[in-house]
Amino acid sequence: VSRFENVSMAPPDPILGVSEAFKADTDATKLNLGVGAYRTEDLQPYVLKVVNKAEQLMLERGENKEYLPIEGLAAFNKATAELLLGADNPVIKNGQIATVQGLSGTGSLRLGAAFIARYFPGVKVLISSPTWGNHKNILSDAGVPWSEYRYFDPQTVGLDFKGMIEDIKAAPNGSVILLHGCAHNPTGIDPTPEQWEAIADVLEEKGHMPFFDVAYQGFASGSLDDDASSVRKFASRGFEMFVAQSYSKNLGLYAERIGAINVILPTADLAARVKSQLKRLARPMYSNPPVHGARIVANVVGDSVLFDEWRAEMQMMAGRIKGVRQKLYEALLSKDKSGKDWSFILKQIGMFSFTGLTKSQSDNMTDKWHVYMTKDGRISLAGLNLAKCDYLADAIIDSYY
Ligand SMILES: Cc1ncc(COP(=O)(O)O)c(CN[C@@](C)(CC(=O)O)C(=O)O)c1O
Repeated sequence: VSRFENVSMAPPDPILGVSEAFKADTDATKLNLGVGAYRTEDLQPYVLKVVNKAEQLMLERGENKEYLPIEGLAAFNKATAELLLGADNPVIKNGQIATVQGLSGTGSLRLGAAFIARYFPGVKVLISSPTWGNHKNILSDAGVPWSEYRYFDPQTVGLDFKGMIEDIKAAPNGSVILLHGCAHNPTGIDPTPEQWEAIADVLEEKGHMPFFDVAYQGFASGSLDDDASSVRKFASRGFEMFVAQSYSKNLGLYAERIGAINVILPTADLAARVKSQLKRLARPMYSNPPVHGARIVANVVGDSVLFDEWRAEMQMMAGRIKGVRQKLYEALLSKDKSGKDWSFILKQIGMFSFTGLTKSQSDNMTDKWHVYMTKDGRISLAGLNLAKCDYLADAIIDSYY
């Protein structure tokens, strides 16, 4: 008998498994609102024009395939930290940030979690309820204990701010609090600036450490600076904090696996020591990161013309999603005579809408309407176009009642 006999079949991933099911569906009306991947109005994947231009530049330049340093491409690390905090930020000028290129947001979160497991053993990480499905497994597999803080209020279809604060206050002093920098996944609900101040107050009072997950900078509002305002606020208050970044969505580099883990410290000496230990964790994990995506980001940010074009394309992508939010809202309002308040569709930010559909209702969306979504009721508006809003509204209303 095989020695692998006890290996069972793993369940499909709650998010990426939806795409597999979608691909297997042969019905022409099928709609993939599962994975958060941007699609154009004709529902095709989108390679940003600036990415093509940067790659053209790189091809003409002719570049080698030498190993990157463990910490990644220096030009990328500089660019990514400056994008996050602003180039003139004192944290940058004083060298108080340890930046290591990571395997996109997931790999960066994992490296940060591995650091926490090694240097803060037993410290608990608190994650929002609900949160991005992969957060739990990243932390568990890194050996980091986690628990949840209340976040979504089904009654108001909004933020349970009171519950969030209570749970963060109740956590042992010095816990790590995982926060979504902007465009909360899956709810699309972000704290207001005033609420971010209050959250910072509680973390300060409790000696908690922020760990920001910044997967949508520039993609949520269309502005890189606006979407980084929560992180910059905490940095300006002097927190020692982790920040994971991803260029999957805002630069469309999903499969290039380009991101970074940043740790902000009070001194350059501490940043150097932390960076050296992040490298020590990365080397046995994957040795050094892939170069292509890092060069694209460095070339786009390093060229003022490309950088401006990138900003315009982010505004275009964010604008298209806002357009389908509006159209879907209007379609729901015109079809649903129950008087239900659908305005949450407009209030939510970024790629997703948390519809409140239950698992069985989302099954109906798929089985009867061939609309693919995650079972927690999340739909990715990035996979929707104006032409399909009426159809989606019919499916939602049919499934809701
Ligand atoms: C909050 C959050 N953090 C990190 C990541 C990691 O992305 P990366 O590793 O590609 O950089 C995602 C992607 N979440 C997607 C968009 C895709 C996924 O599940 O992997 C989602 O559909 O939720 C995310 O939503």
